[in-house]
This record gives sequence, structure tokens and C-alpha cells, in this order.
Amino acid sequence: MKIDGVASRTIWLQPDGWSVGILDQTMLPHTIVRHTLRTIEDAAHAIKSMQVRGAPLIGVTAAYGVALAMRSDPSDAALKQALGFLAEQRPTAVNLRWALNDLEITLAPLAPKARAAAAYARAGEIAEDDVETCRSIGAHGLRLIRELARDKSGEPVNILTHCNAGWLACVDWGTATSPIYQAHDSGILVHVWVDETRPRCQGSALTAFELAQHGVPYTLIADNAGGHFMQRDCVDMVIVGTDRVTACGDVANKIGTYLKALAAYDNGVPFYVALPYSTIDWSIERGTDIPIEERGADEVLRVQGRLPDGAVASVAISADGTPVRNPAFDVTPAKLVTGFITERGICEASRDGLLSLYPERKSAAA
Ligand SMILES: CSC[C@@H](O)[C@@H](O)C(=O)COP(=O)(O)O
Repeated sequence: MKIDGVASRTIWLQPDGWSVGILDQTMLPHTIVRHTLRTIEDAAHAIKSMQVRGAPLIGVTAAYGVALAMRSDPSDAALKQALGFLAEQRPTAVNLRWALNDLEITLAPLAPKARAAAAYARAGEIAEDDVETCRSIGAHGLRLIRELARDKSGEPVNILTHCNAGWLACVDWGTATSPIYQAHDSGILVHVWVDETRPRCQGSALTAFELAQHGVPYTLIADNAGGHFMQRDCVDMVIVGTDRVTACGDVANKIGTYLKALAAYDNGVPFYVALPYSTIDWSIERGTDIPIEERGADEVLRVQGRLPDGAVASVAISADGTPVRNPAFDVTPAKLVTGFITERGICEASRDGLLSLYPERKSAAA
């Protein structure tokens, strides 16, 4: 997708052929800052500090992190350490572990001297695969939006989304936003309700930014406003992303997603979750078994924004010493999800639904 009219990705190999460029998402929307990752520590820091974030992008960054590690030490011990170190940076998005597992399977059988080149090649493939996967998610989701548009008599289809499951969370296109971009590009009128998504404001800082850059009409709303707009018939569908879907279809996503799903259920609004195959955790049955990341109190106690003089600053919004809990994700039970939009098509949010699209998993999931 584009920033200021220039085709951009969230992560790329630099022209030197080994260091890795990223867009720093902690500085958006106020400043466009790009960094270069040169070591595994740089990659781990980028994931932990959320310079890169979003389930698919975390996975791609981890893959490049292994490549950077193999460049300096391709031994068995270094490989094991790199995989363990990167895995512990963020616990909920299963794509991180999925990518590391893939790299382990690719690299472990190789002679150490072959590992760095193989790791770069595989990281590049994972990145390209993510682009194609997200493009396909969009093509399938577009059918749903097109159907809704038929009943709108020229009015826009109103889609609510939570957090950022856009191209900034992936390499390109996004998961939840890909159907929206493809609908917009094919001339269907769409309008997006963008949840602010406290505490880190991925909605106001990132989703609003990327929709504006692509020219998609949107309105930013406070997190608590979604239910109100659903009651007033202002939301035709909800599309969100996810960090992990269990084998029976429970969905972990950014904190607050569950409340949106409840409101959608109560108001008969279709609630779709867009995801790539790498987000399905076939080893977990119930959403309650998904590890939920707890983040620092400052994210709740403070907000970051731009001051009148243009400087970006963080300010306190609560009294010093205020006790805080800050779970970064919640779980939406499958029964509240209308369907999954995947790169293979759309299915019911259930074990049978998932297996209808991924029949090769039948023996593993039995
Ligand atoms: C396609 S991204 C899907 C999810 O990763 C996204 O909705 C989300 O919750 C991101 O959380 P974040 O904490 O910003 O990494």
C-alpha cells in the first residue's frame, strides 16, 4: 500500500542484502520513521517495543531476526538460542511461534555454513507469502461486502473494525482491511468505523492513518461508541483480525474485540474475523488456553500525542500510583463469530468450518 503516494511495505531487505528495514509504528501517524535492524537484538526490540506489531508482521520480523542471528553465528547452539529468545518477545500472536517453527524445520537439518543464506531465503518467502495470502483474504471478503452493497441503494457499506489488522500489521494489504481496500478499489462505496482501541490506540494512530492514505472514507470513534452505532443501524458488518484462532474457532484479538462481538450479536450485525492460515493454532482447543499478554501500566496511565508545537509527547491521564491491569488481548468465543475470512475462502467459526477449508489438518485435529 502507499504512504504519501509511494508504494511501501512494513518490512524489507535493505539494498546491502542483509540488514532489514522496518517502519517504526510507535511514531505513526505523526512521524514517518524507518529503522534498520542489524542484529537479532534489534529484531527482538522491534517486536517487544511494538515498532513492528500485528500477528503476521511479528512472524516475518522474527524470521528475519533468525537470519540476522545466523549471519553472526550459525551454530546449533546459536540457532536454538535465537529461536527461544525471539519466541519470548510476545506471547499471544501464534504467528511468531509459527514462523520460528518454520525456520527451525528449514535450518536445523542444514550444515551451519548454509544456514544464513537459507534463513534469508525463507524469511523472504514468508514475507511474500503473507502478501499473497492477505490479497486472497481480500478477494474472498470482497464477496461479502459486494452482497451487502446490493441492499444499500447507493449508500456506503458501513464496516466497523477494531485495532489495526491493516497492512501495517502485515507486510502489505492487511487481513481485516484487505476486503475493504479491494471493495473500495472496485468502486463499491464503503465507510469504516474505526475504533480508537485504547490503550495503545492502534485504531486512531494506525488504521485511520492507512485508510486515509488509501482514500477510504472512515470515521474515528471512541471504543465505547461501537454498540451505540450498531443499535442505530449504522454498522452493516464488523471485520476484525486475530492473533490466534483455536482448533474449535475461538478468537484472540486486541482487548475490546469481545465486547464488539457481544454488541454485534445483540444487534444482529455480522461479525467476521479475517485471518491467514498461520494464525490458526491447531494445538489448542479452547480460547481460555491462549496465553494473554499483560503489558505495562504506562500504556493505560499515559497517552502519546502531538503537542501544539508539533513535538510528539506522552502525557499522564491518571493520578500517579493508580493501580492498573493491562491485558492486551481478549478471547471472543466462536459462537459470537459469524464466519472466518481466510485465504482459502469463508467458513463457519467452528472446528468443522476450519477443517472444511484445511482438510489436510483432519488427522492432526482428530
Ligand atoms: C492482521 S493483525 C491481527 C491482530 O494481530 C491485530 O488485530 C492485533 O490485535 C494487533 O495487536 P498488537 O498488540 O498491535 O500487535
